[in-house]
Amino acid sequence: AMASTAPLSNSEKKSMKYLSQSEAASLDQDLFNEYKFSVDQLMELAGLSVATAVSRAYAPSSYKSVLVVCGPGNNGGDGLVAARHLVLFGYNVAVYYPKRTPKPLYENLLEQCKRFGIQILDILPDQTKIKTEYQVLIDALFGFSFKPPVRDELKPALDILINGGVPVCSVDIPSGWDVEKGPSDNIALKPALLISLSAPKLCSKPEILGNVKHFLGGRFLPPSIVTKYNLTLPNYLDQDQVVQLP
Ligand SMILES: NC(=O)C1=CN([C@@H]2O[C@H](COP(=O)(O)OP(=O)(O)OC[C@H]3O[C@@H](n4cnc5c(N)ncnc54)[C@H](O)[C@@H]3O)[C@@H](O)[C@H]2O)[C@H](O)CC1
Ligand SMILES: [K+]
Repeated sequence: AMASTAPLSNSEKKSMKYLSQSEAASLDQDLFNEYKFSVDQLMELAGLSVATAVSRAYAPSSYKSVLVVCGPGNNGGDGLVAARHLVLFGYNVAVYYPKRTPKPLYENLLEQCKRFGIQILDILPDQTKIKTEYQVLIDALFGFSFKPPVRDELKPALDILINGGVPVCSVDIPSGWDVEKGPSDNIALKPALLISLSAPKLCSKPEILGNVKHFLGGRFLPPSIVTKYNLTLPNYLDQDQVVQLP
């Protein structure tokens, strides 16, 4: 127990393994194809981790209203799951989900959100409305499958994350960033917090991420996957779903 609570030393920090885009995709496929997980299972744990990290950093007593911006893929699905858990954690939650993939997985998650009283926004609020109505934004637009540049259809959603003037918590990858190289220009998204899922990707190396609060979540990797991908993950404390990285 002592070892698991100790902070990482500098040498441990240096040797932390960061996944490339293709390794992240391959690890994901292994979990589904070889280890027989369903997407729903992992998405539930991923979304729970996201809600946990957000509430650790931005307690609902001071950050009452949250807007979750969801994209068309599994990153957006993580956002829908997180939205539901955030209601249980005491937040007022709204979801903006402009591009919906017609699959039962996402349709069911959206229905669950509605049944939890989450407001589903049809129109993207402008910057003034964002600042007056929300204290935290969750960026669940794009994850590790994103290839820049962002297509026009989701540009307004990304722009509001960039210009909202409210702290942004990014799920797995700060949206718009290259998964390996990070931000490509100086108008890129600068999140306040990043929750890496299962293992951090190359764009979350400290030299790229800078002073962004960084959590790891998605505590579901089988030990043999950790070995296969040479992962050097920090230890989760007790039953925690997230661990803060130095
Ligand atoms: N193994 C894990 O840790 C798990 C992580 N999860 C989450 O899943 C995402 C990855 O999900 P995936 O469906 O592969 O892709 P994305 O959500 O990243 O995005 C795909 C989506 O976005 C569109 N798109 C891609 N590039 C662009 C672009 N330039 N402009 C506009 N749109 C773009 C694309 O067409 C797709 O529709 C991972 O990051 C985690 O968050 C799982 O939940 C559980 C396992
Ligand atoms: K994201």
